[in-house]
Amino acid sequence: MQETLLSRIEDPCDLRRFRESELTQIAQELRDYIIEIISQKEGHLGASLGVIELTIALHYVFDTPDDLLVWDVGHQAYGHKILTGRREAFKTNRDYGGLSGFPKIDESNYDTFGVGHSSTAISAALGMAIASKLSNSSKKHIAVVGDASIASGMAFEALNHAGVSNVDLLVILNDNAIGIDPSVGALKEYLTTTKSGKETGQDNIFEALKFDYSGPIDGHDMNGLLRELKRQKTLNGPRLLHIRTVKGKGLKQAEIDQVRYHAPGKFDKITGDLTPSDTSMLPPKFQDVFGHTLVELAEANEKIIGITPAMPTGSSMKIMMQAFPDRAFDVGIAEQHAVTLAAGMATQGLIPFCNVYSTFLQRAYDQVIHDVALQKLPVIFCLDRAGLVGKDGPTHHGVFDLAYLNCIPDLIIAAPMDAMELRSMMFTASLGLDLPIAIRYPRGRCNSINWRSTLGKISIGTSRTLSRGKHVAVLTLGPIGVTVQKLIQENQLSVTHIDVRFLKPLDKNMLQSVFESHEHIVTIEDGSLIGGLGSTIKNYAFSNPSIGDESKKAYSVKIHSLGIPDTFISHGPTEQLYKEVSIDEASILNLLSKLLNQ
Ligand SMILES: Cc1ncc(C[n+]2csc(CCOP(=O)(O)OP(=O)(O)O)c2C)c(N)n1
Ligand SMILES: CC(=O)[C@@H](O)[C@H](O)COP(=O)(O)O
Ligand SMILES: [Mg+2]
Repeated sequence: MQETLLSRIEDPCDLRRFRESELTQIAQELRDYIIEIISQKEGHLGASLGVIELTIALHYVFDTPDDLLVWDVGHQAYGHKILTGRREAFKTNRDYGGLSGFPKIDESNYDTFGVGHSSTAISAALGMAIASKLSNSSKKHIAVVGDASIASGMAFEALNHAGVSNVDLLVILNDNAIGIDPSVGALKEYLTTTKSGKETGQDNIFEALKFDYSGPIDGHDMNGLLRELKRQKTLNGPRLLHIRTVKGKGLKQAEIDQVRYHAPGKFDKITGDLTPSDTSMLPPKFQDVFGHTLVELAEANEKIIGITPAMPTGSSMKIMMQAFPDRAFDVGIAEQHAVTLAAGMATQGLIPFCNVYSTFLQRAYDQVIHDVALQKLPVIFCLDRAGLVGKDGPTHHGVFDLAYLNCIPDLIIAAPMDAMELRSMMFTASLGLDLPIAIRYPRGRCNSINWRSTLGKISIGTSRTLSRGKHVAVLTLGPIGVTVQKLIQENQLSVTHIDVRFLKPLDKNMLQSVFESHEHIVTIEDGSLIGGLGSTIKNYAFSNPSIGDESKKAYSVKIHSLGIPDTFISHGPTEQLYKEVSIDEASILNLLSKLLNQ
């Protein structure tokens, strides 16, 4: 087989030894390599294919890793990883123990900043640029940020600061007019026509923010990019280079169906066709149960509204957006705004279902407290991707929500065990509550094919007892309860099993009776042990030392808590991660069998 140019590149120094005229061939080979690996292994695709020329040109022109390059989100950084010493290792992308799917500060010197959540790159690069200035260093600092990510509040905060900072900062706006779903909002329209003030005589928005604006230029024209980056390298101060690219460039289907090919799953590396899979007999994804149920509820109640910050496809809010275009809003990557927007709607009697991935709600924590809970506004948060999400890893695991929400007064926290319970919780919330509620559910499929149950009301703060035994009681929160049910049935375990359903308010009647009649309580959750179900139950035992008669003390009951320990969990298949934190079937069975035999 003919040796590729790419195979001679171990790091950017090797790249810089090639002639400029050879870089287009390297771009082709880099695309082919990414397509070959991702077609088998899955992962993000379109974003990396769109910045191949930019990635090569950046490493060719700038002196990375001395010059500091920060990728926003990082889902477009596969080319960067391959050119910076990780070509072979890229075959392990997103595997357990393999490369991370995002730049990661301890993975390589070239990964100057860990990313995964969007719109952080300008702040981080500005911080680095200020540090360089203070130490009289002549490093260059470059942030590459997409058109959807630059519309986020955090990116604007950084631009506002950087514009008056007088440091060496080049922001490259990679404008492909799409996020995961098509970009939204006024800025998107603006970017399609924006020109430099040198042409129009009027500042454009970036110039108004005191950036030296250049562009827009074609981000696939290697020679043009090289020329412009070399020029940028000679400049100083805050600059913004606007480039236009095509997401999915180089793979026809990925260019045509950019939403699907953002992260397409397996596909044919030659034709680009998606690998067919028959999902008709599989249970639905939780996100689709959410989407269809929301439409069902919205048909019956015109006050119901849907809100998503930039995840209409991932959350299945698009089902509501198609059914009720006037009552469903994609607000872009703007989690803080999404939450306060919902709060505003709630003040006017609307019933907003604000769907945010658990991990991304971290960004809107203050809004949940200050704008929603403090005012007891009945916003309904649906937190998708709660728990361990798998291959996206620690930036995306939704394991902190139970803990970070648990300490907020006047907020109901619910976790359905299955699709029917999710529907019932959504239905209950839609009937009108006095308080806000967060309903959290995981990535992936639920386990019931027949999920379109009639909608039933659940009494807030009540649990469900699913089986009764002596000595050992298992309290589960969320779909992990299905695993416990299966273990109980398959192994005929004589244990009490409670589907807790609400972390807040707790079902105190249930707890009292469980503490009175068992010697061991096992709590299982797919969230952080600190602050979640386990610590809440321990806290309950401490706060209620005497339950029932004198002979029975709550603290004499042994509490065993399974969940996410006090450490960041890496990326990998969820089954592997469940094993790592001992909430897989074998570990749970092991513990229950041990306790039953005591
Ligand atoms: C805070 C946050 N919200 C949502 C996401 C999910 N997300 C990942 S990539 C992406 C779209 C990014 O679009 P853009 O910046 O235009 O980059 P492109 O994919 O077009 O390269 C979104 C919404 C995220 N990573 N972080
Ligand atoms: C990079 C990013 O944040 C998203 O693309 C994320 O990976 C989507 O996750 P899901 O695949 O769970 O929708
Ligand atoms: Mg984009």
